[in-house]
Amino acid sequence: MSTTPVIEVERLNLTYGDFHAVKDLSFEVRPGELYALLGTNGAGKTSTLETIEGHRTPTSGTVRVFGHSPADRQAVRPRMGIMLQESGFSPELTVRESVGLIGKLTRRTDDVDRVIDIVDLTRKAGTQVGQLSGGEKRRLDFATAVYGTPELIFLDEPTTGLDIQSRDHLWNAVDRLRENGSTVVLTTHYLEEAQQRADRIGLMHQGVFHRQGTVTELTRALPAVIKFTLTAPAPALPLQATVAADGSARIETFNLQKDLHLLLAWAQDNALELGELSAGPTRLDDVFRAIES
Ligand SMILES: Nc1ncnc2c1ncn2[C@@H]1O[C@H](COP(=O)(O)OP(=O)(O)OP(=O)(O)O)[C@@H](O)[C@H]1O
Repeated sequence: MSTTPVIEVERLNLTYGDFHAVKDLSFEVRPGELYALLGTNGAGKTSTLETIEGHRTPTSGTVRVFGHSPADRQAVRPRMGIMLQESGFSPELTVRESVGLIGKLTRRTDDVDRVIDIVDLTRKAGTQVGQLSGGEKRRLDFATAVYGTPELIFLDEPTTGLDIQSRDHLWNAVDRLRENGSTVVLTTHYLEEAQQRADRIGLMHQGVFHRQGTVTELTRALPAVIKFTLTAPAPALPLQATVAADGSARIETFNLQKDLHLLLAWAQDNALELGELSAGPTRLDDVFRAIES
């Protein structure tokens, strides 16, 4: 597989009048990876993605997609599938007609019924878009990413409004696309999805990367947390902990396994029960919360 980046962004700047929305942003997306561009509200994710997709011109800096400028639409457009937050299909068209239209617009070839089946709308193929539910419309939006199995796929908040079955279904379809070699760029506010699925994450805040790396790289800078409640008077804890008046205790650690073992051995030796015990690695949520603190 080629190692030439699918997307290269170098010192990208975007301004809206006096407002500097994206500041000297540089990153690349490698072939076959799932890259999640995450961030706080107004961080500049959509502005960045719109530039990569060719809808916006950089104020300065360069963006290359498959080695081309995104402005070179003929070279780039047929190779990328873009699932926007809302695709704006005409409400009068049926699902089948709308999916057919994707083929005409992208100039990719595919079997319309195959695509309708992948997005799980076979029973609604003859239904007008205006009569679809919110979740069904979202699944139709996903057809733009699936049609013709494009090499590069943008998923902008793909699972917003989807029930759990539809989410699982969508992610299974994304897995199939990746097995076929597609590269995926994801934005989402569901951090769990990014944590489970992204190979790498770019975490934006106020126009710049707050952090970039794998989930492990992002989370290892923060401690894991052990929580429990002391239900009876206890001797001194074997670890540094914050204990509230109601007996709820919190231990932060960079060595979860060792410290958890120490704590459980202490509880056992003192015949203590640790109520509501939970222990877990640092989650992406914690990295997010740490941005503004
Ligand atoms: N057309 C525009 N004119 C002026 N300011 C804009 C325009 N588009 C975006 N902005 C501003 O640029 C900043 C970045 O916006 P952008 O939509 O890229 O952020 P985002 O990271 O996608 O945010 P969110 O998670 O809230 O969707 C915001 O402060 C926004 O108000």
